[in-house]
Amino acid sequence: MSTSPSIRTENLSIHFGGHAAVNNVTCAFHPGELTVIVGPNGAGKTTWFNLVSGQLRPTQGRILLGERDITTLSPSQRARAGIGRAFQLTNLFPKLSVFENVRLAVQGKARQGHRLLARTAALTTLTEKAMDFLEQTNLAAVAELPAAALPHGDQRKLEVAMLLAMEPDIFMFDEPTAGMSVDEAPIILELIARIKRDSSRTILLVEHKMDVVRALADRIVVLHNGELVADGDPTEVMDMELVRDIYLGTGTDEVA
Ligand SMILES: Nc1ncnc2c1ncn2[C@@H]1O[C@H](COP(=O)(O)OP(=O)(O)OP(=O)(O)O)[C@@H](O)[C@H]1O
Repeated sequence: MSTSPSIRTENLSIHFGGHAAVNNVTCAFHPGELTVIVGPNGAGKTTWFNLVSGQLRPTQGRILLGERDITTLSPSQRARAGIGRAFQLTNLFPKLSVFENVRLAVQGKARQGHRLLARTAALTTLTEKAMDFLEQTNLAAVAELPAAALPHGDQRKLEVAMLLAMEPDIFMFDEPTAGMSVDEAPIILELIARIKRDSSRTILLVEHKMDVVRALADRIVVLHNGELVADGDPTEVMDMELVRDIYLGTGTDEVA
């Protein structure tokens, strides 16, 4: 890939007691690329995600956003720097309406951009933008309901709407369709596919479902026992003997 990496981890490790949950992981990701991180249960996928988005601090190694070392930044500083992670519902304000949740996310982004719009014009723009994200995620009909009143699948969609509103450079999704019905999952997958069409974004996705991996991955990174054991073209990686060995016995439908 000719562009310089948008985000990379260098020799990244974290130890819990004597156990290396992530062990010396070096990898770089580029704009316009969707990478799926796979690996069996306990491989270190979520821990690596937590290191990148700032919930955990590494025992060793660095994380670079472009050329900026963000290893010691807090999660909110990283979010402002352009790392957006869907957080399995912990980002939602349950008592606020669906619309208000998204408008807050839009507002946060606008404030960051130091917009010089007149106050009323700015408010109209924010409202229109928020409604647009709700329409994209099929949530316009429930815009006035409190977030807490939504079924689980709609709450996951709301989270994606808020993530879209934040317009990050790096999108991080941890099993975005988990707990969703077969009707709901395609909406999220289509949204992710749409983000992918924007060549300035980098998408990192932890996913177990093979159909999702096949549909979206430009590249697969395999973690096993905290180590990066394979990285490359999806078909080639899934064909590697080592990867097949890791997944032996896990069935054909799920990669982890
Ligand atoms: N806070 C913690 N304290 C101690 N051990 C931890 C902690 N967080 C994760 N681990 C351990 O680190 C290893 C990696 O866990 P992690 O949740 O990152 O795996 P994963 O690949 O995301 O698995 P899954 O697919 O089941 O979500 C596991 O052995 C786990 O028990």
